[in-house]
Amino acid sequence: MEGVDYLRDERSKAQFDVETMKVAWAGSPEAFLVCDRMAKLVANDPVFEKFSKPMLGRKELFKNTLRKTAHAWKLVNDLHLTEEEAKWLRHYIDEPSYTDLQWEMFVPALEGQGTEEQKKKWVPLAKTMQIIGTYAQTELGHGSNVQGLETTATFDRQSDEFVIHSPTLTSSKWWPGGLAKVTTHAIVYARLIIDGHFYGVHGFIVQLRSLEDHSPLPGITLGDIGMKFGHGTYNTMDNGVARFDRVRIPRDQMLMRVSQVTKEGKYMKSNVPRQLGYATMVSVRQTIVSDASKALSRAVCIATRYSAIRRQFGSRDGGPETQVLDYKTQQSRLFPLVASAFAFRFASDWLKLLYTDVKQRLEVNDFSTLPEVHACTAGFKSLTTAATAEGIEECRKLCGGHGYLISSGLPELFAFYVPACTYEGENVVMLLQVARFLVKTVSDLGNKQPVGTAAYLGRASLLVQKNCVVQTAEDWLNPIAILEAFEARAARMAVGCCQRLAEFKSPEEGFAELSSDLAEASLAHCQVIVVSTFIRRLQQDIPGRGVKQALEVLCNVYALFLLHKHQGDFLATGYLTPKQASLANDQLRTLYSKVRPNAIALVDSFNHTDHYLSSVLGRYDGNVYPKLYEAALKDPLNDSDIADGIHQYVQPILKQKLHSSKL
Ligand SMILES: CCCCCCCCCCCCCCC/C=C/C(=O)SCCNC(=O)CCNC(=O)[C@H](O)C(C)(C)COP(=O)(O)OP(=O)(O)OC[C@H]1O[C@@H](n2cnc3c(N)ncnc32)[C@H](O)[C@@H]1OP(=O)(O)O
Ligand SMILES: Cc1cc2nc3c(=O)[nH]c(=O)nc-3n(C[C@H](O)[C@H](O)[C@H](O)COP(=O)(O)OP(=O)(O)OC[C@H]3O[C@@H](n4cnc5c(N)ncnc54)[C@H](O)[C@@H]3O)c2cc1C
Repeated sequence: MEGVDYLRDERSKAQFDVETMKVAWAGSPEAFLVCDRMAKLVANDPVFEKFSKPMLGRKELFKNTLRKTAHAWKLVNDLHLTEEEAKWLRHYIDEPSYTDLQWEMFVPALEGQGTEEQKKKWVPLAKTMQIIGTYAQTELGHGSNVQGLETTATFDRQSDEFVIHSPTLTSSKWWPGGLAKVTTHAIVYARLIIDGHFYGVHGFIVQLRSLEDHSPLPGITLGDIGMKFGHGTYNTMDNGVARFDRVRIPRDQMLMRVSQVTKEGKYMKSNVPRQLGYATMVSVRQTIVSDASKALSRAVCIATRYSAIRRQFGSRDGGPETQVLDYKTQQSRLFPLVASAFAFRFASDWLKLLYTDVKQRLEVNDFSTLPEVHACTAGFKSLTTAATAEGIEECRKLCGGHGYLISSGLPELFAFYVPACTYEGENVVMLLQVARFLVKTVSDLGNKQPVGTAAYLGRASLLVQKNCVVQTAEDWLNPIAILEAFEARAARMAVGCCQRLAEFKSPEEGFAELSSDLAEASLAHCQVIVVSTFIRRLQQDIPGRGVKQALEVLCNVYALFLLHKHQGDFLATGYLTPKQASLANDQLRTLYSKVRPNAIALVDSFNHTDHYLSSVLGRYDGNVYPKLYEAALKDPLNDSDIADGIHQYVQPILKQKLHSSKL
């Protein structure tokens, strides 16, 4: 049998309807149709070809992306694509480009932080790409600490302008995508100074380049910050440096939704919290969570298909060897990642609803849910990106040696994905934000009943006393038992941290000293939400033969895998006994056997095209070995039998050896 037959055989074993599962994965029939159409549009267009990317030099790589981005914009206009369709089009093109910043950060920053008048002026220009913008917050010396930014925006009452200035080397803007070569505008984050007084960090719309000839405007120095990790991935993007030498902008280019500066130089705070200035980051963190499920689904699709084709050991009589997918070790590394992709998918759908709700509330100045939404987006961003980055690397290892080839698609995917752990809020810094929320919630328990995702903490006094009632491995299939275990562990960790914080001289000192424990408690809290979201999703109507049952198995795999991975926490907090933890692991092994016949069908449900996967190992048809061979032959080193440099550098060594052996 060939790889093609192996996958056909696997597909025939599926116990659920794959087409309906595709819709469950996409979120709705409409969402499925949009994704499917955009994925095929990209896959069938030769302009979006990706296989030659690893061979291109930096300049060609960058220009190639500019070409693709221009073609994509033409498609958006010619085909009258909606914003949603255009977003998916960008997603399937699968190359970081300045348009990510334009649509994910520049436009949302204008919309979220501009006044009605500002929005009316700037948003249409941006949405029609008459101006191209980036989000210039991070500096050479400061990224995480936004309030520590050094760029200044000094109000000049006489000319009714702000003077944007980079006073030090470390104040150079450093990292913004598209800044080096493309963007005409940027939202520059700078400290506002009026009459020598500092008024905190605010966003300012600054024109960077001439709209006529694209050259940098006077007083602005722009450049690229250099090559990044992984050749063909993030180097398609011109992350840039910018320095400002007393650049003047009109006063009405300060984003003034949160606070205003009048003509007279009076600083006026609106009735909205200053954290609304961080709203763009909340919006992107929510998108990043949804992106995590896509990136992880891609990696597991490759590793699962290849694991069904790859055979090693187990044959003593010349018959076929064992499919590596049948090894329990392979299953215990791979199936939790398949389950995580689904868990993150449903968590991101829920987060989107939460985010839509807070956006509507903010419109009418209701800020009550902002702290919870900030904690959820920050925590989920950290949890999902860390697990996805680790998961992609695990998938590479699951593919053995071939996983290390660029043609496997996994090294490039990892290099592309891993900065998600850093950008939009470094992951540990984000967990510490969740910790602030948890500490406040627990400290306030006497006065205020927590709601929403923190509601379970309202039962903290019960959860710290109760013990797990599980007696058999079967009991671990009960969602109530699973959820209570996660809640009890998280509540005990949070309460434990708060009790120890009280022993310090000041809350700040305690928070700094206990920050590692607080970050762990935050992760435990986020896991409660992801697990409960998955469980709640299964309580909804899910049509299709066997679809719900297959998802139930994955939900249990996800929860029990986490329980096994973090069993130290579950045991140390005293909620579980070692026997109960061991029963959970027994159940997990049984669940892997239930996933096994559905494995290929589950990853088919992601509906990924071969173009999107860009992996010889993950091909839908399973024709791996002939195509691996073909891909290898395309390497430039195989252009000739005798490569450049052989005559010059190798032959003299060989000849010298002959000469000395004669002596
Ligand atoms: C579907 C297909 C998609 C296809 C396209 C692909 C798209 C892919 C996704 C898009 C990717 C785009 C490319 C990536 C480009 C990357 C861009 C960037 O990285 S931009 C820069 C991002 N920078 C950061 O994230 C900086 C992180 N730092 C911070 O956010 C803050 O400095 C801090 C939160 C760490 C600290 O804030 P600070 O005010 O200094 O201090 P406090 O900790 O004291 O906070 C005070 C108070 O405010 C609350 N808070 C903080 N942040 C928020 C917030 N965002 N919203 C609401 N509230 C917030 C905080 O909890 C405190 O509350 P308190 O009650 O006082 O405890
Ligand atoms: C590919 C990529 C694209 C980017 N695009 C943009 C962009 O378009 N626009 C933009 O403005 N920025 C952009 N950035 C910058 C990005 O937002 C920052 O790098 C990120 O916010 C992290 O900040 P930092 O680099 O200052 O890390 P640091 O904060 O210096 O982190 C270094 C270490 O210090 C630790 N640390 C920091 N603070 C604390 C604390 N309080 N407690 C405990 N530990 C702490 C961190 O956990 C980390 O381990 C991009 C970055 C990358 C990698």
